[in-house]
Amino acid sequence: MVIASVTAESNERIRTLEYPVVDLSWKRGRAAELLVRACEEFGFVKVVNHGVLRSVIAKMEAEGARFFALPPCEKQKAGPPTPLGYGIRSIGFNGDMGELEYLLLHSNPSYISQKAKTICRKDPIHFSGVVNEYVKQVRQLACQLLDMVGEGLGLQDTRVFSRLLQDSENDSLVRLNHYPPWPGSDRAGGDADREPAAGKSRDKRSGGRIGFGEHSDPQILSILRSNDVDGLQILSAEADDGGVWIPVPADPAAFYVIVGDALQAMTNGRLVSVRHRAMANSCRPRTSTVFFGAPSPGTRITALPQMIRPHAPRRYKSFTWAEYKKAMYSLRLGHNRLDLFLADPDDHDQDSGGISN
Ligand SMILES: C=C1C[C@]23C[C@@]1(O)CC[C@H]2[C@@]12CC[C@H](O)[C@@](C)(C(=O)O1)[C@H]2[C@@H]3C(=O)O
Ligand SMILES: O=C(O)CCC(=O)C(=O)O
Ligand SMILES: [Fe+2]
Repeated sequence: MVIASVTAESNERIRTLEYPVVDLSWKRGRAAELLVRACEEFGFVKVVNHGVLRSVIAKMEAEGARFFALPPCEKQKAGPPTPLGYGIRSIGFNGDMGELEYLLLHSNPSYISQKAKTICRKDPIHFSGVVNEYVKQVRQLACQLLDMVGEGLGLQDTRVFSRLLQDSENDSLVRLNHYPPWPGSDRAGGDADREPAAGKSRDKRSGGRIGFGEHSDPQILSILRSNDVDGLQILSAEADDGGVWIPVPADPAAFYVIVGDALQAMTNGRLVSVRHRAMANSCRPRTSTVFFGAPSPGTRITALPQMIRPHAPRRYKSFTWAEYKKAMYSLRLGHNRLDLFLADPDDHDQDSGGISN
């Protein structure tokens, strides 16, 4: 597997940490095999030569910059988040806070054109056009990657995952995050000697300022990109100290792929939904845009029959996406939501598996 490495200071130790990279210009079979290995070992992969047009990315970034530069009273017109809409600091409904502002949107074009009226009052049609084109291209990338995952896993029906994102009722979201600058600090761990203002989140080990706290993404696959400001970290599963945060250097030309809980459930735990977070430590603002690929609310998420083996019995009960969303909105950001759906080890009733909607 092609691995990128980063040197990081953690617990007063300098470590070299690694994360996988896949180049989509490689031979498809090889890229598919490496993609699956990355999703099994990390639940995360950086993708280069992805084919999403630079002009489409630049327009999306410009729309985000224009919106976040508006006066607070203008931005509030697109809020509060219900969970969709404009939010500042507060994440979800259960008291989670972060150092960020965001716009959380459904990916459905009719929702976007409605919401655009409050986000871009000067030119809502331009805003929806830009977001729709971005979503279209990034969804295509997500589907290409999911088909490669299907191939790499050796499935007969290689489109089993991508079909869910192409369903007309799919529940995919797009999120624009804006992390404000932290003046006077530009170290990976932040300025550990400074006291945070009341109520502000800090990582206990590194002292860094947390923009978006530790969590896994609930959906099937997330496709993330950012500006050139670092901040994204993924949690490696290391036996010695319960995991190490791997800082993933920013690369505005790349996309970062994050396996979500639903894909972990459908692969019976073979692909892992990675825990990650975003730090807000830089003296420059960080912006990120995330497409969260999700099925329709009625889709039943259950392990594919090929993923259930005598040595790999069913790990999760089956659930609909609507049921999973209900559970996730009742929980804190950092909760391990899939654990709520762990199968009873003695229950063999559901052993045939599959996806239905
Ligand atoms: C605290 C919460 C925010 C969140 C919904 C939740 O109850 C738990 C999961 C959170 C998360 C994380 C990934 C995505 O950013 C997100 C949009 C999602 O689908 O799940 C957020 C949710 C949110 O901000 O509404
Ligand atoms: O901004 C980032 O890099 C991470 C954002 C994230 O994890 C999310 O929006 O779910
Ligand atoms: Fe996330």
